[in-house]
Amino acid sequence: QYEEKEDHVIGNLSKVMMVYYNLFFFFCVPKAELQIAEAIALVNTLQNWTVLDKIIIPTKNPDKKFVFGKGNFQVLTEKIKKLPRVTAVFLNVERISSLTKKELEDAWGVKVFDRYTIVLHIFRCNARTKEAKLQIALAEIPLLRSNLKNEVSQLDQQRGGSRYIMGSGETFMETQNRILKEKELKIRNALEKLRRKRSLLRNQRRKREFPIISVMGYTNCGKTTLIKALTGEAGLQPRDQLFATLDITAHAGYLPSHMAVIYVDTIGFLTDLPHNLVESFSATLEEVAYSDLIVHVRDITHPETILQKATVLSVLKNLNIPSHLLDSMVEVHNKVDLIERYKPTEENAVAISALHGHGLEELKEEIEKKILTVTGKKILTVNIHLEGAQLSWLYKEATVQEVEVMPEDGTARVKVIISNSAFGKYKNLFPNSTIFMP
Ligand SMILES: Nc1nc2c(ncn2[C@@H]2O[C@H](COP(=O)(O)OP(=O)(O)OP(=O)(O)O)[C@@H](O)[C@H]2O)c(=O)[nH]1
Ligand SMILES: [Mg+2]
Repeated sequence: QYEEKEDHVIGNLSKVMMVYYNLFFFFCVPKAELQIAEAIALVNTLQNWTVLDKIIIPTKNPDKKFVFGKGNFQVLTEKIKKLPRVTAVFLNVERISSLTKKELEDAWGVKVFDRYTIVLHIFRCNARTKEAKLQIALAEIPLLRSNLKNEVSQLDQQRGGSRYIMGSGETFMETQNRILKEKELKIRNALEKLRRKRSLLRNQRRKREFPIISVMGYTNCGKTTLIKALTGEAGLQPRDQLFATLDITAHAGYLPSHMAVIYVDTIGFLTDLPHNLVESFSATLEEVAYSDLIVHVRDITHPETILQKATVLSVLKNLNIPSHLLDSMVEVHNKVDLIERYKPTEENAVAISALHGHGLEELKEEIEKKILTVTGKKILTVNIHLEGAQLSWLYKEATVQEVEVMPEDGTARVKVIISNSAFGKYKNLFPNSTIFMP
């Protein structure tokens, strides 16, 4: 079984972050005005860190040894030296090589982080379940591997040539690589076990025929707040933070016709989310492919709301979500309490305030309409004899909405929501029953 150890890279990093003070300094790639707000939000999500200064300068390909041109590097070095309170520099690029990181750290005398490290760290702080922790550990492996390469090349420079571990026939690099591979395999196996357990749970839910609704959207758009409002579950904790939710959780709620449904809270999306992270979390998102409906929540007050929508749709496409789920998606415009007299430009979008509970009834109606269509459920009225077994059968196999008793002839009109399969059974069991289609 995989056990979390304290000594891996981000473990150390978190300590470093605690030890250093509330200072942070960061800069971005060109045309990055738009990304600055998000980068600041990322840093502010980390406890005890604040942004001290920011600068936009052109960067070269982050895979290259030098991230900037010589001139820019000097400008930057001087700027950092003039700000003695800076304790770290955040480069808002997806990844920098461990060699570049080391060189920059040596030149500036402060820690250097990239987007991957920061997002991974936020994930680590917010992971609650074993699964989320395992997925993060998996996403860390490439980081450990590139650090190892760097370490070995330094060792080689110091001692000249590769070293063999006494008697093993393996070089230091080979041994470490083998250990990493074993670690990766253990994590993958543990994740696979959890995945099998989840698919079992999924089958159980299917048997009971609860429709499943996945609530998705950009990070911080209000997914958890919405589910809390729709289900009244007090335990849910929305937070003004990026990636507050890392675990997929299920919550029961009711639609206007009293149909019970399950809302699934999911991890939020981010533009340029390091793809290793997406890969390790995609297993969790597989769940979404099995839902009956996707609700796409948008923070309509965010200056980049259109870009955010594009990001979410493109991630969904890459996750191989079945096209019928994409076509039937319900788009929700959230946080309208912050905009006076908001009117959606998109057709069919439902405007709500999850926080203040506005528009929720309309949203539930829309969800119900879609759920009935996609699950092939019907709402219909049947005439039953009160002394027969029909009523108790309907209570067990369908959702009874209304019972109107006619005492004079011992019958009742029952309004039910019923699946196609249950309806077929009903007709076989009670062939003489009168059915009124809507
Ligand atoms: N004004 C306003 N704020 C809202 C509304 N809905 C959510 N928020 C706020 O937005 C912030 C994020 O809400 P969450 O529900 O945690 O967002 P999320 O989409 O689950 O975020 P992650 O799990 O981090 O991806 C919180 O501070 C909420 O109070 C709304 O309708 N109006
Ligand atoms: Mg959330």
